[in-house]
Amino acid sequence: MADFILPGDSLEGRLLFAVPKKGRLNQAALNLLEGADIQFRRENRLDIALVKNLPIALIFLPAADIPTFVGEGRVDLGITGWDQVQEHDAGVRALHRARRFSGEITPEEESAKYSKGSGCETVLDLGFGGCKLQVQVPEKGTYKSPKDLVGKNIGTSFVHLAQRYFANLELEVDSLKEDNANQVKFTSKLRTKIVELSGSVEAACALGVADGIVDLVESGETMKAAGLVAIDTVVESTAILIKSRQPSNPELVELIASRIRGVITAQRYVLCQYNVERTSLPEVTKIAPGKRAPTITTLDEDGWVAVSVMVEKKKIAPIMDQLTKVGATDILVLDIANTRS
Ligand SMILES: Nc1ncnc2c1ncn2[C@@H]1O[C@H](COP(=O)(O)OP(=O)(O)OP(=O)(O)O)[C@@H](O)[C@H]1O
Ligand SMILES: O=P(O)(O)OC[C@H]1O[C@H](OP(=O)(O)OP(=O)(O)O)[C@H](O)[C@@H]1O
Repeated sequence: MADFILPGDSLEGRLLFAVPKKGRLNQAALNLLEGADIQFRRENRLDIALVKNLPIALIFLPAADIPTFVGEGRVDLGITGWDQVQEHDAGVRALHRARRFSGEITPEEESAKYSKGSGCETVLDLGFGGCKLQVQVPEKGTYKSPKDLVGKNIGTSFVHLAQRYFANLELEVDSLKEDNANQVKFTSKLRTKIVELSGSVEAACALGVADGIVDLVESGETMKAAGLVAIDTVVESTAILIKSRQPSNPELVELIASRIRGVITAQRYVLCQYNVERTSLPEVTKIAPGKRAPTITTLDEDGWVAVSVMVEKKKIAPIMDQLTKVGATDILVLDIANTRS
């Protein structure tokens, strides 16, 4: 790996990396940067921070805007939710469709742009920020299925995904069969009214702004507290690392991806070490086969070996129980600070 020469105090020569500036993904993203040894100092209220030990500049942006910056190639890398990438993608496609309807571009040009999508490529699933974008209605209301909401008012921050969802639903309701379900032709004629809201979407039904909403659900507590129930899922999401189609420094993108991958693996796994009789190896390796394979070292004591194996953190307790049962002794469980494969 080549050493990177650090540029000066400007953005020139630096890879631009967008990070959620607030909200649910902010802290977990900052933890990842720390784990990947991306060192920076952010001046109060400044949304740009130069990284001290790598030619990178961090750009702090709302999670919803990150796919736009990355998709247009203005920023090389970004951390955001898969839901936000899908929303941006649906928006870009709707724009091309509208331009085709107005005669600004030909159907062939629309198809070419369609296949390119939003311009964001997924590098890595980051495993945090898990949630679902769901269609929700008042628990005690008359709407039971998504089709009951056709022609009604829908509150959401995800207007393009909601538009696409209800356009497809309207096609189904109207029994208009499409060759390609994604190629919705009737967005301009949508009967369902999508009301754009920027937050606290769950309040919309109780306050009469909407009949149903399309909003994110994780634990379900917000939904429950607002007296709503989910009747369908539009998108399932986790946080992801995305890159633009032609990042300014692909080698550095790969380095960051590999460091972040290492941090995620370290967070998910623990190292389990134990001693066992060699004859029990087939049994113990079945219980804990490891990420690739266990490391086995011969002990001074005849017929005994020491085993070292990576185990998913959430499975460690039952695995220790089973290992003990088949004769493993001196079991130790250690946190992993970092990994690289
Ligand atoms: N309850 C949740 N649990 C897990 N992840 C979530 C949750 N809500 C949102 N997310 C994820 O975080 C992303 C950003 O959502 P969030 O509401 O935090 O953004 P924001 O609008 O920038 O912040 P804020 O709501 O504080 O203004 C979402 O697109 C989604 O991927
Ligand atoms: O299922 P839960 O665990 O209750 O989480 C869901 C809530 O989290 C998000 O909002 P957030 O709290 O980030 O604030 P917002 O409504 O201002 O976007 C989302 O929009 C829901 O309202």
